Amino acid sequence: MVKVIGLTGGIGSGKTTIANYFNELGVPVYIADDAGKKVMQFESVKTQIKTTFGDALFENEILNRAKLAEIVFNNADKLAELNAIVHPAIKKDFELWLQEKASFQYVIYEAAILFESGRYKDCDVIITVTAPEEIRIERVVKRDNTTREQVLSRMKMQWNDEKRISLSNFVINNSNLKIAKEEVVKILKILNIKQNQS
Ligand SMILES: CC(C)(COP(=O)(O)OP(=O)(O)OC[C@H]1O[C@@H](n2cnc3c(N)ncnc32)[C@H](O)[C@@H]1O)[C@@H](O)C(=O)NCCC(=O)NCCS
Ligand SMILES: Nc1ncnc2c1ncn2[C@@H]1O[C@H](COP(=O)(O)OP(=O)(O)OP(=O)(O)O)[C@@H](O)[C@H]1O
Repeated sequence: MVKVIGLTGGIGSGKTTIANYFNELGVPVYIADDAGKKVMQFESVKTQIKTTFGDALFENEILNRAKLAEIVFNNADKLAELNAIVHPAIKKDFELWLQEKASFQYVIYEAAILFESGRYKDCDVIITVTAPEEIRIERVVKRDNTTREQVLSRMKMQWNDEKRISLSNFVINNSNLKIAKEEVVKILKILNIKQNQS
């Protein structure tokens, strides 16, 4: 049966960058952030968001993600309510995706909140991507054209590296991308994953 590698790390650590490299080497990758964006367009999910957070978050049926972020990343209870709506839909979407990958040895499930959501329990192997906090903040401020305060408010809702590492099989230090990519190749060797497997 296909095995699931959970790939996690705090905001801005470089999870998606590392996941994309696994993909280049032939391991199928599922990005939970992207799935979140997809399922939030489903009518059933939109309806629940409207019921919980109000119609005003939608303009012409389009969700104002920045407004919702402002609410949930400053209030842990509200974030838990949003997670309770969106996470079951992501789980279903992932299970459907996984069915199509039955011929592979391994797939990657990439999620910032793999531990916080409990989804790590469904993984066979767990990898945490790390980078110093200040570098992560700088990267996200640059990538999203956001503020340090906004990044910090998301970080506060996530586990710290010490906790993540304690439950991980592998840690990839992504301070330097070239070295991090070498770690990816080493992990593939250890897990006996053929590059461009199928
Ligand atoms: C609040 C929302 C609309 C903000 O959207 P936005 O486009 O600004 O951010 P995006 O979804 O691209 O996430 C960017 C980063 O924020 C952090 N983040 C997102 N959701 C969460 C969360 N529930 N808990 C902690 N951190 C989170 C992660 O580091 C993530 O990589 C969105 O993040 C959301 O719907 N979150 C709840 C669903 C979820 O958990 N998605 C992520 C699955 S890993
Ligand atoms: N080793 C690196 N050196 C320099 N920049 C990097 C490195 N790794 C990633 N980046 C850049 O940092 C930013 C954050 O990386 P990425 O989007 O992969 O992080 P993430 O952990 O997936 O973030 P999020 O939790 O917000 O989804 C991106 O703009 C990416 O191009």
